[in-house]
Amino acid sequence: MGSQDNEAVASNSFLADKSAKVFVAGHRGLVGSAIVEKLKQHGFTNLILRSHAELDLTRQSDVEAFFASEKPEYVIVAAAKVGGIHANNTYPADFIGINLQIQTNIIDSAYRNGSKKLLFLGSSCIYPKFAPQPIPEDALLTGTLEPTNEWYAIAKIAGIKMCQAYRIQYKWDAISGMPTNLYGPNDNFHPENSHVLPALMRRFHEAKVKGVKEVVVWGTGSPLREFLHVDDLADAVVFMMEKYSGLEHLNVGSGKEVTIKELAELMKEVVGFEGDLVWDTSKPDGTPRKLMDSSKLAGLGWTPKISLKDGLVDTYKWYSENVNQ
Ligand SMILES: NC(=O)C1=CN([C@@H]2O[C@H](COP(=O)(O)OP(=O)(O)OC[C@H]3O[C@@H](n4cnc5c(N)ncnc54)[C@H](OP(=O)(O)O)[C@@H]3O)[C@@H](O)[C@H]2O)C=CC1
Ligand SMILES: C[C@H]1O[C@H](OP(=O)(O)OP(=O)(O)OC[C@H]2O[C@@H](n3cnc4c(=O)[nH]c(N)nc43)[C@H](O)[C@@H]2O)[C@@H](O)[C@@H](O)C1=O
Repeated sequence: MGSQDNEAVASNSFLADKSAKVFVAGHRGLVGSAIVEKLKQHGFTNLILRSHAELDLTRQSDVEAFFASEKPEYVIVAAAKVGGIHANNTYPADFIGINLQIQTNIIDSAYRNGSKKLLFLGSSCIYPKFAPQPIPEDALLTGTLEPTNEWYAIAKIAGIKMCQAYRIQYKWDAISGMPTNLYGPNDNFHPENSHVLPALMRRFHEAKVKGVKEVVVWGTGSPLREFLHVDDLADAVVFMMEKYSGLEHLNVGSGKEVTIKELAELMKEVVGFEGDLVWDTSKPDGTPRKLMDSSKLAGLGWTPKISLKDGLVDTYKWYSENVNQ
């Protein structure tokens, strides 16, 4: 990739102008809401935010009109069709189609309307199912994807490639970050369509409240996952906006992995559920392991701060106060 890298792409200091117009797409979601909070903490005063009802990002002409009128200087793409293993496996057309539409509309409109920099967020599922561990950035497109989320992964890979193509052809500062599995306040706690961590938090909480003795957990419990608190991710996003301008996407992980069984035991403890776990092995395990190698980002000077235990306690407090009181 080195020969195509484009030193000619101009990179601005993001943090130098706190009055710059910043569009955070998907600001009501897990990631977008944490990014908005982080930008406010940094003193940004001119955030451009649109709910899904106000602006459907799959509608090309609406997105073009929005960019033509607002002309945001910086764009962070945290809007996407997102879900856990069951949702990805059940709604493949939505996961490929909606994501391709949202990201293509935003990236193209941001470039055409003079945005200075755009950050696109992908996911660790872009890597091959049996990638080397920890997974370096250059494992991309070296093997077959995990079937339960290949539709979503293909859309995310297209987003990375679109940012690269616009850098190469237009000398435009589009970058990509690949977060590992995230969690935190404002997560999706849907019983079937969410990711494992919010799903288990809800199931254990409801079992505790109702005095149920057993809780079902999907799969064998053996898959390994790397979890990162969304506040750490938001911090990394601001860091990348300020410090990174390159062709290659950057992994953003915690560097720590747990089995799903270990996660379930920890969740049980944090929630205070005292019953038993029952494993439903008819449900898919998905990728056996996906620990990312985040040493490139660490080399630039960013490391995570929130441990899984502290993050779970924080998230359960938020859940108890905001979702299920
Ligand atoms: N959660 C995770 O574990 C991980 C997430 N990521 C990435 O982070 C990004 C954000 O994910 P996350 O915050 O978890 O997802 P959420 O589902 O919590 O948030 C996504 C946001 O996008 C909005 N959105 C979806 N479709 C549209 C649309 N057509 N028009 C306008 N807005 C829309 C949603 O609004 P509404 O709900 O109203 O539709 C929601 O506010 C994604 O790119 C995802 O790939 C990466 C790795 C892991
Ligand atoms: C972020 C990432 O998220 C997804 O990939 P995933 O990591 O496989 O996601 P998951 O959180 O849904 O599952 C993790 C593991 O946990 C097990 N598991 C147990 N019990 C429940 C449960 O109750 N719900 C869920 N969802 N999983 C459960 C489950 O069987 C699996 O072994 C992708 O779709 C992909 O698109 C992506 O990017």
